[in-house]
Amino acid sequence: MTLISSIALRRVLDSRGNATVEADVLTESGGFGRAAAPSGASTGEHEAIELPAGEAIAAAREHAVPRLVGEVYAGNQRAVDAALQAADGTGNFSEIGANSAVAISMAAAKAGADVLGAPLYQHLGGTFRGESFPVPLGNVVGGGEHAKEATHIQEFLAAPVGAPSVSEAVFANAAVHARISELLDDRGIPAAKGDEGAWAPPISDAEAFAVVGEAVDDVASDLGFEIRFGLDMAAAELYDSEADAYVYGDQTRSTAEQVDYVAEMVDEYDLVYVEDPLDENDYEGFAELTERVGGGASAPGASGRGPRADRTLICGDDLFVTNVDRLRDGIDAGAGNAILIKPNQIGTLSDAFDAIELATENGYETVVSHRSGETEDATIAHLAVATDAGFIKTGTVGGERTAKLNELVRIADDAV
Ligand SMILES: C=C(OP(=O)(O)O)C(=O)O
Ligand SMILES: [Mg+2]
Repeated sequence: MTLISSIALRRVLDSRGNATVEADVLTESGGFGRAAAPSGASTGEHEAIELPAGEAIAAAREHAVPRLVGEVYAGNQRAVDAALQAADGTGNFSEIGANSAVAISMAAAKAGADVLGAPLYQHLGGTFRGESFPVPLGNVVGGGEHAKEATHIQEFLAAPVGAPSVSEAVFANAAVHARISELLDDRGIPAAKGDEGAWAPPISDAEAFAVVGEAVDDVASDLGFEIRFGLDMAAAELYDSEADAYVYGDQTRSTAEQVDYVAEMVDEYDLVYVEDPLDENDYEGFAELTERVGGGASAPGASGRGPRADRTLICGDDLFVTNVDRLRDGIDAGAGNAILIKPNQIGTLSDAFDAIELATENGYETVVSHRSGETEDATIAHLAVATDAGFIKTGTVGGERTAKLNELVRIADDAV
């Protein structure tokens, strides 16, 4: 029933105005799925390879489409993704492009769900998936590679860990974003927005900590539930390998000083989450910081969403790049206690699932994530719900971000 009968690929716009790949997958029985690839700016050096959209489309038409059409069932995600891997043949999608691969992989999943008449999260997660919803991490202030002349730290992320529902959590993050605008206004600080819709004010990291901390406290007391915050430091972008130091404008920090700095910020601001606090190849630094503030991984299979009170999540994004081999190295080294999951970093949903499974088995929290360049595609909302991810990082405002957030609200409302 779900035999793939055609695949169409086209160039569409992403949120930065760049071209990206959109895929339509049609099945013999009329099932239809459409998905588009996102794109990073602060990409990890070990990610699967994104090709210029036109090249990726041409290569996928030549190598992947003939292996899928009339050959593979869209409902068999493992077979779809194995065909994509075989068509590429490089192990990192440098032949057909991870952008073509992930668009086809996600579109096939949607076509499979369409034939079944099931919501995508149920097709991916099965009928016995858990009942929980991810806590949305909302980027409210940022800089780094996502906005020039703003903070050195790439993302300050509101985390409404005490919200009674995913809907209230989504609205809490929007309220923190709005409160920050008022606080910046009071201080006479103008703020444009960065690539993900976070405020990008020309302030120091220290001032951003103070503003975000105040906004989070104000909104928490208005709404009556706990809201904390976290960071994506995207430290590979700060790290200068020649100097062996992290460069924050005029100030530099050695690795030891970077670990101290992050540990101090965790203590001072009770941070719930720190992503990429160290360079993307520094397993040892990650392990040292995890030992200091991470409180170890949870017991495998430990239940309970949201943070354990005695630990801060130390999350690998550029470190792990959604790759099971790199995650295995991290588990062996004790590096981090959480992994960011970005399907386009690895190229297929099956590979992303494998990373989630390995993480969960080893007590690592999973955080499903958007990219800074996005489209209206909402697949990651379904992926997060399907896999009982503890968190989802998908921005706060802006149409390509609210596409995912509103989909979470609809899933919770049984309206998909
Ligand atoms: C979402 C992120 O940014 P990008 O997509 O630019 O890698 C990130 O670093 O987590
Ligand atoms: Mg990151």
